[in-house]
Amino acid sequence: MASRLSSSTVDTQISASSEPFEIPKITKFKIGLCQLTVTSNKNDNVAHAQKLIKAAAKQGASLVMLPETWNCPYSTDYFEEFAEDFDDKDGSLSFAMLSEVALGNGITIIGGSMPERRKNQLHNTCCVFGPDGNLKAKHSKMHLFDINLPGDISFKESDTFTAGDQPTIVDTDVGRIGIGICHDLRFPELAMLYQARGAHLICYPGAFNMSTGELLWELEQRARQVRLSVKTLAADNQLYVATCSPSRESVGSYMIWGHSTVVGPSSKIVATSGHEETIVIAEVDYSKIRQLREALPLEKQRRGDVYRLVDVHQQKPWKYKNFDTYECVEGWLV
Ligand SMILES: NC(=O)CCC(=O)C(=O)O
Repeated sequence: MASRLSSSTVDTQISASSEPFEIPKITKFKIGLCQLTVTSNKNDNVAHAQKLIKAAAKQGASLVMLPETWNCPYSTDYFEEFAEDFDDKDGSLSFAMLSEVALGNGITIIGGSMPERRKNQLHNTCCVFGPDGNLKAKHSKMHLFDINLPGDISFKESDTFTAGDQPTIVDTDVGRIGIGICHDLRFPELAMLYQARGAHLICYPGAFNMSTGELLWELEQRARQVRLSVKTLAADNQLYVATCSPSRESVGSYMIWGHSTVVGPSSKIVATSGHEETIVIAEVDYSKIRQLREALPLEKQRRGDVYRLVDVHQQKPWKYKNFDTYECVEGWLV
C-alpha cells in the first residue's frame, strides 16, 4: 500500500496553498460523482464504493468524488460505531481502500466523508488522495448540521461530531480544489475564501435531505458562483462547483435528496442526476474560467475599497478555534 501522511503533515501542506490564481497545466478532464447507496454494513459499503470508483475511472474520470458518509448511514446512531482512526493502519478499512484505489487507477479522489475518530473526538472528515495513493488533505466539516423543524425534520450532528476549524484547499493534478462538506455549503464566506486563494473547483460531498434539499440544493450551488464575488486579493468569482450525495435508497430514516451535480463557472449545470444510484460523469474545462473572466471582469469591477473579505489565517498560523476563520469587514481599507 502507498505510504500515508499523518494529520499534522497534511495540515502543513494545506497552509501552503495561498498563491494567486493560475490556470493549471491540465485544463480539461472528466470528474466522476459516485451517487451510491449506503447500507448499514461497512464492509459492503467499502466494497461497493470501490467498485463505483473503478467504474468512474474506466469511464475516463481522473477526479472521482464520493458523498458525505459514504461508508456509514447518515444517522447519529451509526457514526460512533463506524468511525475509523485514520492513523491506525490496521483499523481504517475505508481509508485504506481509498488510498489503494487512487493508486491502482492513477486518479485523484475526493473521498466524500467518513466518521473519523481523533483524540477521543469524532469528526465528519473528507480525505483527498492523489494518484500516488498518498493522502493530500483532510477536511473536517466546519459547520455541523443541527436543525429542528417540528413535524418535519430534527437532526443534531453536534451531539456526536466535533466541528473542524480549518478551511481546506489543496493543489492536485486536476487543479486547486477547495473542500466543504454539505452544510458547509450554506456559508458563503468559506467559498469566498477558497476563491480568493485561487481555487478552480470547490467540492462539496453532501447528504442534503428531502426538506431542505429541494429548496436549496441546486439554487445554493448556483448561488455559490455569485456569492464568491467578495474577495480580498486577485478577486474573481467564476469557478466550478461539484456536489456528490448518496442515493435516496440509502438506509436510515434520513431521507436523502440526491441530485449530485457539477456547475460550471457561468453558473450553467454541466451534469446532474436524480435521486437514484448513478455515476455522474462531467467534463471540467478550466479554460472556461479564463474566457468568462475576460468577458465579464468582475475582478476589475469589485469595490474592494468599500468591502473586503479578510482571511484571518493569512497573518497567523493555521490553528484556530471558535470559528475565527473568516470575517467580512465593511469599510476596511488597506
Ligand atoms: N448533511 C448535511 O449537512 C445536511 C445539510 C442540509 O440539509 C442543510 O439544509 O443545510
